[in-house]
Amino acid sequence: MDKRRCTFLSENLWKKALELFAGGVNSPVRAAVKPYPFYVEKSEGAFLYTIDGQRLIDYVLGYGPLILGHAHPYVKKKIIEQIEKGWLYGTPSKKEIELAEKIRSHIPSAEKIRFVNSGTEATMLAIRLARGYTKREKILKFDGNYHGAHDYALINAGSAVSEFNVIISSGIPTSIINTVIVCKYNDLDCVEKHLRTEEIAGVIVEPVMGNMGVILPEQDFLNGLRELTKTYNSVLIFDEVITGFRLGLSGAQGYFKVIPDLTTLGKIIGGGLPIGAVTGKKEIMSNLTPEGNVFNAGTFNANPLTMAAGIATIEVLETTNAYDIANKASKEIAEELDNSLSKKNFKYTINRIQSMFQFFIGISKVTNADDARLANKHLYVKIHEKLLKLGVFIPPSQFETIFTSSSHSDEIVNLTIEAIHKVVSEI
Ligand SMILES: Cc1ncc(COP(=O)(O)O)c(C=O)c1O
Ligand SMILES: N[C@H](C=O)CCC(=O)O
Repeated sequence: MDKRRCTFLSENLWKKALELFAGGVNSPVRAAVKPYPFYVEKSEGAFLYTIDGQRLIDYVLGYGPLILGHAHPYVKKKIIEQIEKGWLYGTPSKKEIELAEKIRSHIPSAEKIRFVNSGTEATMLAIRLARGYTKREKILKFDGNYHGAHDYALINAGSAVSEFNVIISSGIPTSIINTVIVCKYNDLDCVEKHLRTEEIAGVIVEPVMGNMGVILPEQDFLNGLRELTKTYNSVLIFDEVITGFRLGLSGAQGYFKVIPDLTTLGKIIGGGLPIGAVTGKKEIMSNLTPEGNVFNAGTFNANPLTMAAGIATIEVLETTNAYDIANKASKEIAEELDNSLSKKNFKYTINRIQSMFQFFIGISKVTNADDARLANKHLYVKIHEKLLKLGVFIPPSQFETIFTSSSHSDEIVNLTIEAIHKVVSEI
């Protein structure tokens, strides 16, 4: 390898990154890849190509948005077409109407929509809306649920918060921390107790937990949240940043047939470009500025480039068997992983729904964040590292989700299964 090319190897870039960025990265989970993160040269379909010359089968998929895989040709075409027409107008475009109509046609709770630029912004706004609408201050959330990186729900969160053990981030005012009540996932008694005794503006929940590994809701838990929030006039917010358009076109609310008051979306609806959205009942959404006085604004809100990528992605999901392929890949890989792990003499469990799953070693049932914390994180990381060496990239953290896409063909799935059998037999 020539000397010039050598300077661009991941190891060298990482040295520069450590000087430029806190912890070397711009989002903490990326630093969980050891000894240093690989740097990507390009991506296509199910593959990432690193600057070190390795081809990786990707099961992280940008942490969820890429349900069609990388650089899907139709989405790419639509992005390029939009680039030719400009990418920021500072005034409305037809594209925002088209994407909003698509979302409204599929997501049962969607009556009105506000586009923002990340899932973080979306949940922050949904919480503000719940507070503005009810004139109450407290929010109830669940241990291990992650709703983004703002102050209002960054307490007992999952994802990198758990990975790096920052259960309460410093910098959040105590007065804000005191507005957040935390219950265990799947624990309705806790929710009932707090709703009955306190004035709670809203209950925010990941209808499937995707930030503590994958943890499934009991149907009665979601039904109960709906009934209790109605009884106590509290706003039910489904954070569908991961599950929206992943569990199917109608998201988790369609899958479980429980309709919240507000829904936050992100990831897939932007086709891989930055996005967030709050949607829900007209009566609540109409409190947003300029119609009401719950403030939100954004230079990049509903920018036409993201709108174009989102519309194209949903069009593909509507008109092809993309979900079938992604779900089949996840089912087959999870089943083979189960086969492999069953030959070992330790406890384990695999939680899966549609195109998302995660495995936990050392525990036979995971129904809340406490269970997930008991899993053998070190063994998980070991498996991640060994798979990476064989060209398969699963999340570097136990507290993330393994995602599949419509680019994960039978051939790619078989390569993955081979690698899994090899790795599990060695541990
Ligand atoms: C359920 C959930 N809500 C909110 C967020 C925040 O989204 P973003 O990273 O786009 O700010 C994420 C992921 O990061 C998420 O998984
Ligand atoms: N779990 C997070 C979002 O879903 C992962 C994304 C990140 O923190 O960079």
